[in-house]
Amino acid sequence: MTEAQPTAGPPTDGAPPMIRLEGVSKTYRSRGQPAHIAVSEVDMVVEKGALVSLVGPSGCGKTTVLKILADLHDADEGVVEIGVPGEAFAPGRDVGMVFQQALLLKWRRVLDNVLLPAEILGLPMREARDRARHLINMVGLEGAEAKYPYELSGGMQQRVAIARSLVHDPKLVLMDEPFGALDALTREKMNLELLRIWEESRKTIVFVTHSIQEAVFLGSHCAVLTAGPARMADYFAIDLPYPRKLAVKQDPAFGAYTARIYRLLGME
Ligand SMILES: Nc1ncnc2c1ncn2[C@@H]1O[C@H](COP(=O)(O)OP(=O)(O)OP(=O)(O)O)[C@@H](O)[C@H]1O
Repeated sequence: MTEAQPTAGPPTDGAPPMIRLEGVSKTYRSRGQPAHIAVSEVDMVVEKGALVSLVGPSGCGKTTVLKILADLHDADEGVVEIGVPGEAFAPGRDVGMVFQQALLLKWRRVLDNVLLPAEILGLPMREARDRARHLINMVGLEGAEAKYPYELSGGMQQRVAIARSLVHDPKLVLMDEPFGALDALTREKMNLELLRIWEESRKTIVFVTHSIQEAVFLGSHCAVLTAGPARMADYFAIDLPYPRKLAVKQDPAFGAYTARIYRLLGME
């Protein structure tokens, strides 16, 4: 199979950079323990509006990269620039996060769960409520505003978490294995939903996954991290057209991208 020669990802051509990481590394030091390199050699420029998949095996530093992007950790080395140059960027205000578990407050209804970041940030609540309602519809949960989390399936709970991550209109959305706990069919459905939500919201998204197929299916770009030592081995555009349908997985170009990642991970 010939390797795909990717060009710049279609949706972000010419967009300004939202993230610039250059030579970034992070080492954890615990007292009494040898220093542990969590991630190194991270180089990537993410254009505004891109959807970047971060793929690699367990322990290769994916979450560490997300934490650096969210300003929860400092890098030990390298350049970290978040936000479009010349525009203000405040991590607390401008980052939205989605985790593997939806982490909804079980005593709050869907609408009030979605509103939580707006409350914490002290945003005007009337506008936030309108926006939350719009987002609940956008993630396909119209009619579920007044439900409690226990009344929702796992996929529906993750839709609420996605709406919650967008309610304060962040510039950057970080997703850490958001569909990892879902069954395979729901996961594929959520992949399609995420692409639709991304195309509608035009957010810049960094999406962590263990799944090579998911990384290629979703990403306008893909960063591949390897373990032992934990480093970024490659970063490239995925030049498959959007809107993507599940049938793209049968496309030889899709297979070429997955083969490229398997090869980088030493799993040919
Ligand atoms: N706070 C910490 N202190 C010490 N070591 C840590 C800390 N956080 C992470 N590590 C270690 O750093 C390495 C990278 O962790 P990280 O969570 O970034 O990997 P990951 O690729 O997200 O893993 P997974 O896919 O299993 O979630 C791992 O070996 C982990 O054990």
